[in-house]
Amino acid sequence: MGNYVNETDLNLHKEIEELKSLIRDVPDFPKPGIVFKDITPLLHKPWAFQKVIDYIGNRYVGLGIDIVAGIESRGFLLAAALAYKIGAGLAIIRKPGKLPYKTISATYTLEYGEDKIEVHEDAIQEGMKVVLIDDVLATGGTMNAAIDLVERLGGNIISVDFLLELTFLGGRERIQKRGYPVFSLIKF
Ligand SMILES: O=P(O)(O)OC[C@H]1O[C@H](OP(=O)(O)OP(=O)(O)O)[C@H](O)[C@@H]1O
Ligand SMILES: Nc1ncnc2[nH]cnc12
Repeated sequence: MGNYVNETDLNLHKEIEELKSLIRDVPDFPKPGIVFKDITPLLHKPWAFQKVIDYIGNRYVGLGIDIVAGIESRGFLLAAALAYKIGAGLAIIRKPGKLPYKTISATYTLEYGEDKIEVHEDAIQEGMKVVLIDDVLATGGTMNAAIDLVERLGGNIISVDFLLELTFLGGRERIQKRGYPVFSLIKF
């Protein structure tokens, strides 16, 4: 009976597999040796994008989340829709030099390079309940830096969410080590 899966679980599993089939592999982008996970085919399907936001958003019903914080640029697509769905504010964590007001910043290394992210110093207030979201969890470097920023502003991180996770790169462990729950809808 250990392997018993009820009908609801089975349907959910099928739906996630369907969403997964809409992620396109693009070899050698943006550099040789990287297999880029392209989420645009999923975004092109209205039902698929809605399902993604519903699955993630339904986790937060009644939790009183104050802010959804999204990371430029693909993370914005999810963060904006999620904030709207759950009735939270939206904080945008951007690449350097894009934000007009006073910022704090953090640097990090990526699967394919090095970068820096910034957030407005008044984007999150002390004690606010924050959900962080991005499209892809690879090495976890980007999200790790985003967590630094939210922590420095005094945000209370409730969950760290992703549309998809490249499990073999160990990003999940890196974030969990800091004491935060990690959720990803699709795993490779
Ligand atoms: O877990 P990591 O190894 O840090 O990698 C994941 C990050 O890499 C991608 O962003 P990218 O910097 O390519 O920016 P984009 O969203 O503007 O394409 C992706 O959107 C994540 O933010
Ligand atoms: N392989 C990959 N595909 C898409 N986005 C990424 N971000 C980091 N690694 C990635």
